[in-house]
Amino acid sequence: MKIAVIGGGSLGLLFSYYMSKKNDVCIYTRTKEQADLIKKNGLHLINGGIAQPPLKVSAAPVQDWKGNEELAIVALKQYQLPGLMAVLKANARSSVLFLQNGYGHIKLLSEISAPDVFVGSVEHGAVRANDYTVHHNGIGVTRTAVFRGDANLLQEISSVVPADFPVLLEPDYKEMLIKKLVVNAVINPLTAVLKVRNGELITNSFYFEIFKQMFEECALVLGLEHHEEYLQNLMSVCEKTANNHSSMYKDVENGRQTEIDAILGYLLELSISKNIKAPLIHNYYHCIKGKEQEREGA
Ligand SMILES: NC(=O)C1=CN([C@@H]2O[C@H](COP(=O)(O)OP(=O)(O)OC[C@H]3O[C@@H](n4cnc5c(N)ncnc54)[C@H](OP(=O)(O)O)[C@@H]3O)[C@@H](O)[C@H]2O)C=CC1
Ligand SMILES: CC(C)(CO)C(=O)C(=O)O
Repeated sequence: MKIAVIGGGSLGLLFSYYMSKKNDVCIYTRTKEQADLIKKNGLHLINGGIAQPPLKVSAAPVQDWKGNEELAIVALKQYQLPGLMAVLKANARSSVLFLQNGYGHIKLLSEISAPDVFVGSVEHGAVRANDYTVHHNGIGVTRTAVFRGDANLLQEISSVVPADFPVLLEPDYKEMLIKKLVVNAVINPLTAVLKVRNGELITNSFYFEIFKQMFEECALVLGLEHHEEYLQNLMSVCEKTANNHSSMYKDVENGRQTEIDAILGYLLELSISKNIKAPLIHNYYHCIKGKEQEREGA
């Protein structure tokens, strides 16, 4: 299958590496310099500390993307999507898969005229080391679901990915994204503000009190029906990633913009529209926005 991967960051390089084992992949990068480096050096992947054989892939600056591939995988941060919308509106003719965390990007998807629009929830951990090298740290799966259109291509994709990089088809995109949203809404801001690893949110009995209350607020605002299932999933992710620093912790530590607007920002807006009091969501949202402002002022 011909696949375009838009964005040469951590997930963009990870997906390009695995997808190109069985497909014809072109990575579309923000800068021409990165595309040239990928073409010159090939794509490198380090899995669990072990360097894998580099692969040759096509690469080009995003301005060259004409939407000719059967599938375009969009691997930008949620807050970077508005900057890509003009290109997507003009060129997305076939199928587009969005991999962003959070729920803030959903309102942008109906602006795209592509017949098939899919969303994904990625359970891998990836960190870009340089313009053409990515570390695959956490091995997981990619869940996908239809936002608009039909599931035929997603079914085909699940059969053209290597066995060690599974892509699963989920029946309900909202449920899939909300499950991940709950995880990111509780773990990410708490770890970033308290400056702890994910696991400490449940092993420290004082932090665990905030953790439970934050979950309750999210569940109330989202109107979740099967509370217990979502809490189990949250606890299980926290345990499995106990030694990790969350992406928001790392973004704050490194003075980068965070994805708080797509995560707690979305829940805060929802709480206001439903007239539900959500003090923890409100306060943690503003703590992280404050951290972002410190960075801007520096
Ligand atoms: N990394 C991970 O392990 C996981 C990430 N996710 C989610 O996946 C999404 C992507 O994350 P991640 O890959 O880590 O983010 P990165 O910041 O590593 O990558 C984003 C990439 O998008 C590029 N970009 C920005 N604007 C444009 C544009 N207009 N055209 C083309 N490229 C552009 C950036 O280019 P440049 O570098 O040149 O600025 C960068 O390479 C996020 O929503 C994240 O939450 C979900 C699960 C796991
Ligand atoms: C699952 C979790 C919380 C792992 O750290 C994550 O997705 C993140 O850090 O963004």
